Amino acid sequence: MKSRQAPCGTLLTVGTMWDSPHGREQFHGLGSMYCRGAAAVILTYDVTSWQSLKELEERFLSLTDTANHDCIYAIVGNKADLTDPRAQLLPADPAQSPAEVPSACPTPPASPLSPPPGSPATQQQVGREEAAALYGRVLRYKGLDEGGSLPADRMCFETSARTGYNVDLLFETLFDLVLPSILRKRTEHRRSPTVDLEDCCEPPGRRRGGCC
Ligand SMILES: Nc1nc2c(ncn2[C@@H]2O[C@H](COP(=O)(O)OP(=O)(O)OP(=O)(O)O)[C@@H](O)[C@H]2O)c(=O)[nH]1
Repeated sequence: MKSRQAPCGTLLTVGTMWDSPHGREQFHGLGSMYCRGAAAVILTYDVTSWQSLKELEERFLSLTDTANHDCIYAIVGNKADLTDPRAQLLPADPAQSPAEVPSACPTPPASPLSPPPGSPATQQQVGREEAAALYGRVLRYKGLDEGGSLPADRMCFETSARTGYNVDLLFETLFDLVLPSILRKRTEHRRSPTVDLEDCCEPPGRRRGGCC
């Protein structure tokens, strides 16, 4: 058994688990464990809920204390389809170019989504400026220099899990940003010597050396 090291990079979503108070408590204790060694943390709020942004900062930011010192942070406002017409369009199927679309079964034109049945009419409560301000506070909380960090306009996103709006952009951006550091750490890990714990933990009679 070789000594175990935390994975080089972990991409983690810290959500607000907003409408399930039981779930919130249940998962809260686990958060810092999942943040351990994280290379990137996605802090997610609901663009229609000011309270969700507030809770994100008050309840969830401290969970990132165990993240890597060079961890990057993205602030993500989800449910943008409820507030931004651009986020309401379902993406076209990239596998089918227009010429390949069978005429007998044309792709229906993308249409704005109606809110889910039973959901109240919503309006945007959290603007991009508030998200950018939170990003600045996250950097300060982490003791990071704002000038030397990735800028807010690059690290604040509005997404829709419902339509997929900006979801690829979010993950591709983070992947591009964390990949160099993951590769660097992997190289360092390969170069650094590992401790063979089996040697240390074998019963006394089977010990080969003076370890432990
Ligand atoms: N319109 C819309 N609804 C969404 C979106 N993402 C999640 N929802 C809805 O929000 C509700 C809660 O979603 P969950 O996946 O349980 O996420 P959660 O972290 O518990 O989210 P909240 O409780 O809303 O903070 C469900 O009814 C989802 O369908 C989105 O991007 N757009």
